[in-house]
Amino acid sequence: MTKHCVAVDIGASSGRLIAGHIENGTLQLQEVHRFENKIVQKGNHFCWEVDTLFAEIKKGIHKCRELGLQPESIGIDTWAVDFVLLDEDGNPLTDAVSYRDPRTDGMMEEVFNIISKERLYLETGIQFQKFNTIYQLYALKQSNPEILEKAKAFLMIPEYFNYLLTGKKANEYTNATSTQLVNAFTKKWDKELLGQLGINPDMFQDIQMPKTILGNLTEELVEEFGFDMKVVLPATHDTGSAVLSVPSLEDTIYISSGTWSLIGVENPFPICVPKALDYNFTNEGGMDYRYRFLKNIMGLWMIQEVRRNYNNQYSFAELVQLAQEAADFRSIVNVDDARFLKPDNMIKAIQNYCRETEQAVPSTVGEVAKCVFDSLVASYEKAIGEIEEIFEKEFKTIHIIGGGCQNELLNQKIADATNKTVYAGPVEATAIGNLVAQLMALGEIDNLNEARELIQQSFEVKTFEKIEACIN
Ligand SMILES: Nc1ncnc2c1ncn2[C@@H]1O[C@H](COP(=O)(O)OP(=O)(O)O)[C@@H](O)[C@H]1O
Ligand SMILES: C[C@H](O)[C@H](O)[C@@H](O)C(=O)COP(=O)(O)O
Ligand SMILES: [Mg+2]
Repeated sequence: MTKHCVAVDIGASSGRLIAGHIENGTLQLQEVHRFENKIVQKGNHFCWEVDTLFAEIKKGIHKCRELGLQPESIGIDTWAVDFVLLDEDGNPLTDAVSYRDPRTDGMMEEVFNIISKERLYLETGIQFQKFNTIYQLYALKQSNPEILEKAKAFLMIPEYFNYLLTGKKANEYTNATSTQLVNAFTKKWDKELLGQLGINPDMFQDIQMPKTILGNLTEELVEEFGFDMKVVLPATHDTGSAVLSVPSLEDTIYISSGTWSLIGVENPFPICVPKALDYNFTNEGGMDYRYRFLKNIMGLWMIQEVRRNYNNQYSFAELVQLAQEAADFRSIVNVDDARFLKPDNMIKAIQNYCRETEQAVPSTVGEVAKCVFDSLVASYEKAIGEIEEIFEKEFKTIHIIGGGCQNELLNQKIADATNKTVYAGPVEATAIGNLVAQLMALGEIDNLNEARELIQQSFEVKTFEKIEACIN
């Protein structure tokens, strides 16, 4: 009897529970529950509503039963870097502050006074994003040292949900690497670095690998749900799960396209050469100690915020259509400019940037949307050039996975700009990667190569080639 699993994938803009099982040689998916996720202001900070998110996870588990599903296991993945600290009684000491909160402003520079940027990169191989966990903890140490002194457990967001499900505390490897506190070579918490920063190393748990079975549900939850499940650690960093779903990684560049665009390649070892540092690439940990050599690009966050600024009156598909109709608008912005990380109004931030750079200022919805999409393409093209320079090779194909792969205008623009074959899909790549990790843990799939073959057989991808400009 084939085993059913349920993946919980929570990205910065939405969460979903997707059940999966293998039937007739393919992975069959069933969406069980979908919900919104967003950052909210709590006191002086931008935070995630983790209690609401956990309630949505439980609602989804209840829906499994209503659908007649009794999953053997559940696995949770979310965005990276953010965390909750627990006291000695296992109670949260902090809100789940978001990586977009300004509390880390200036912290990176303060940390460089303790350990140089070069040395930090050589030891961790992680890109310099001002919101990395290392800078969040350093900020907390400056503002509320008493909280850090009381903290007995550091749990990243998926691990906090795992703790609520099982009562067990564990840090998982792929997400731990995003903190910039794991040594890229020992693959363990860098206790010397933590000591230098004055952060208590004892609150970190031993790092567990994806495919680990963490435990079972608490008795209270078995009673509530009416059934038990194993809680499995997938690659709990959502991008770590997404990359597992790239059907074929031979000579391809992937773009995990959601709130963020994560563009990179899979590599068997970390690359910490000076050029990788200069171009700010990261070496986040992957399943089976693979490396995700990639960089963050601001991503579809920008169109999400544009949509919100227009009071959500346009669907994403309508924004794409309107961008298509604004074909003659040409201005572009540097999407990785810090002003776009959390502006009060994204439209105004884009317009101001165009004004400051003496470009036409977008005024219509279509012009704003086109400016976002064209600007993302420009950033992807630059990153691809940097990857090919570092690897000293040309990559022939690009795999776009995640919700953003539904943006066919963007897919075509990427193919036109890079002259590479673009494969788009699967949309729910993260949940699929989460599910195959569980199926491997349960012995339904032997290894990652087999998992990727299963994914290739199970999901359609759309192909986009450069359209040669017609010469009249
Ligand atoms: N029908 C669509 N057409 C074009 N783009 C879409 C469509 N549906 C979703 N998207 C894009 O996908 C993005 C969400 O991707 P997703 O992977 O779900 O994000 P996350 O995991 O970060 O919450 C949206 O911001 C939007 O830009
Ligand atoms: C802040 C991190 O860089 C971010 O979590 C990124 O790594 C990521 O995985 C984002 O996933 P989304 O699904 O929210 O785009
Ligand atoms: Mg996502």
